[in-house]
Amino acid sequence: MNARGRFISLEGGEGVGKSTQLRALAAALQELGLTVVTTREPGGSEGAEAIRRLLLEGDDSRWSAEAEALLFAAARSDHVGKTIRPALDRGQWVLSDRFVDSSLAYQGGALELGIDRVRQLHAFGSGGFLPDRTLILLMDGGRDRALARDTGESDRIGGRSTDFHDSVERAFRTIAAEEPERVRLVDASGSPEAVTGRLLDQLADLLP
Ligand SMILES: Nc1ncnc2c1ncn2[C@@H]1O[C@H](COP(=O)(O)OP(=O)(O)O)[C@@H](O)[C@H]1O
Ligand SMILES: Cc1cn([C@H]2C[C@H](O)[C@@H](COP(=O)(O)OP(=O)(O)O)O2)c(=O)[nH]c1=O
Repeated sequence: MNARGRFISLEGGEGVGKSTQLRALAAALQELGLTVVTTREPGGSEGAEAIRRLLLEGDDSRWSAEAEALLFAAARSDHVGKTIRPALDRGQWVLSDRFVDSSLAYQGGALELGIDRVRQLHAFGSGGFLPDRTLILLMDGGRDRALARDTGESDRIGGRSTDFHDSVERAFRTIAAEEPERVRLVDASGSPEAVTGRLLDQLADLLP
């Protein structure tokens, strides 16, 4: 029987390099002989991708804070059940571009629903299922990079105010301080290769 795989999430604000690092980390882990599945939130399963469009398209006022948090929790429930758990059960490693800590930071912290109340939604939706390790990328200037990448267009949540995004970053720091074993802050400045090296250092104890 296969050993259970490991589940790693990459987190952080807009444009800090999560997608770039997800690809680099997957390649590095494959070099070590691991079978790696990459996925993302909101999304990562058919139902969750449908919910992604509801969440990211339209006006900022489309959903109340509570409805937005519930939609993220519903998408995550489908993603965990249909994609993440089956891959782990096959012995594969799963790397996800965002997971529950984004809900804790964006909806719990910046939208002021409360981090613990959003944890309760995750307990209901996904049995409180958590990554083996969560790597939060931090750097100044990530939003400018995201705007350059998207040629000035933001999605419904990315387009919120600078204060909102500053509050997201503060919440990520709070979450990391609360769970130092699972959650690690990683400096996302410098070359992509330097950042990948820092991420691998934070996974060293989990590698075969
Ligand atoms: N270390 C880096 N140095 C310079 N540019 C980077 C670096 N990492 C990513 N980028 C670029 O910054 C932009 C945002 O990166 P991306 O990986 O899409 O971020 P995220 O997924 O966090 O939004 C992209 O255009 C990407 O090519
Ligand atoms: C997973 C998740 C994402 N989000 C937000 C963060 C992003 O603004 C958006 C997802 O967009 P994404 O495509 O990940 O954006 P980026 O590449 O800029 O990081 O949804 C939440 O607010 N809560 C969540 O639980």
